[in-house]
Amino acid sequence: MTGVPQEGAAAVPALSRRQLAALIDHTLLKPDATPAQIEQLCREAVEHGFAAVCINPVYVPLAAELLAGAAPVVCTVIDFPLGAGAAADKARQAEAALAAGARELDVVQPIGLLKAGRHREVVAHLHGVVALARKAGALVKVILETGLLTPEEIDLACRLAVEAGAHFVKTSTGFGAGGATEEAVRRMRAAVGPDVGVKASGGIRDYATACRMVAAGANRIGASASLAILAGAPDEPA
Ligand SMILES: O=C[C@H](O)COP(=O)(O)O
Repeated sequence: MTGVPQEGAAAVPALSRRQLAALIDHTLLKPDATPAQIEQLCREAVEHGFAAVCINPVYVPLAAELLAGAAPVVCTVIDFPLGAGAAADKARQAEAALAAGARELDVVQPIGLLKAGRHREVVAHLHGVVALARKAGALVKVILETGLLTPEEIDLACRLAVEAGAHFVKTSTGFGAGGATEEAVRRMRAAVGPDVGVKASGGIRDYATACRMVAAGANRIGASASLAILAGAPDEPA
């Protein structure tokens, strides 16, 4: 992979369409999404080689059936988009989603508890989901909603997510205050180190932005504009 060096920053990789697709969670979380749109999303995920489809829990059984034996996995969201439910509710949602075929769970952290300094409770909310996922061989991404956090709170949230055993930290729901920024992604990568994933999501609409997120440290992109993002990508690696 080659890239154009940027002064004071990591080189922005010139990812090919296939390389970038393999990093993208092809996302449809709108409340009015229909089963027909989910079917279309799954077809597109297979055709383009996306990492996953990211959908609401109601559609996990449908997507799991459509993607059985295919490479893209089913990702769903837990306690989305607020993260304000009880720990037991997060666990119940996770259990149901895993039983229905989800292999990746994007759970919103309890943001208010983090801000209140109730760190043990934050870890408990997340660990309940992680424990269930690990038993099922599934991955957990903790959505921080970085637009609501100070830089120090982003660092802290990353540490607590790692302590809870999460596989990824993720910037945003796409339904809250602000989306992914390069600054937040860079900060999250520094906080979690090389062995935990960073998913940039929320407001990523084009190829150049997606590549900048990767340069900042993201190894997964969540986007509802995935097809527009791929449209800007070269066929072959530069
Ligand atoms: O979890 C992923 C986000 O909802 C995607 O946000 P987006 O619709 O702005 O791409």
